[in-house]
Amino acid sequence: MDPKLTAARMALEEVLKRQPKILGVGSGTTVHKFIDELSRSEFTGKVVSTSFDTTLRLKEKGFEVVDLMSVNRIDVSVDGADEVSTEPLSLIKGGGAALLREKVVAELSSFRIYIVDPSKVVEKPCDRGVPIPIEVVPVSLSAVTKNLERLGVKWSVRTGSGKLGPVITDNGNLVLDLECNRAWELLEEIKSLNGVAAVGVFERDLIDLVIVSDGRKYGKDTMQ
Ligand SMILES: O=C(CO)[C@H](O)[C@H](O)COP(=O)(O)O
Repeated sequence: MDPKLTAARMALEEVLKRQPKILGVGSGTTVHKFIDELSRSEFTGKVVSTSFDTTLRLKEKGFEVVDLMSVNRIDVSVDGADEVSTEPLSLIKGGGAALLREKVVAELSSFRIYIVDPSKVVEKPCDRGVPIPIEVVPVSLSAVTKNLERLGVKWSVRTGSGKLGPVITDNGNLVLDLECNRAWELLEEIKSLNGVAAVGVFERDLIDLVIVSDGRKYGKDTMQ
């Protein structure tokens, strides 16, 4: 079976066990499978979305989508990831440029589930070779890139989403992809730069359960 579908089904089991009234729904192709499965399940709660893409899909399936701005607690959330590193347990997210809203949803959630196929799982951060995305308020682009250069972090402005020029996030911001190893060493400095709205690293405090489609599970309640 498609590993994304397997992971989606495993996540649905976890979600239904917890009977959430409000469910956070992440972004990406693995989450697309989850939305399909959720729509065929007995789930009757409301949903909160992390992107326009997810909102449209949820609405298409008839879900009641609650505005993220007006929600102060989400019972469970399900999202994907671009890299899961196990030592320490952490994620790189933002391949779909939805990192800011994904982080807001994760922060508001009481139980956070991430679903991935085995190709996403590595031992050490940056082993998968994906960049660390940051969401940057456009007016601060020069200031942020000047600071990245000062810190010795290689960056590129993300482009290529079916339009000319840079990718624009659902919040009207830019995405910069940072060379992983150096950015990882300097996460705290990068987070504190003026104009950086979100950094696509999700650390242990934002992870309750990672479900890998091959049956591995990582998180607070599982053996690693
Ligand atoms: O962080 C994300 C979007 O910003 C996605 O969850 C991540 O990119 C994984 O996507 P996919 O399931 O398509 O591999």
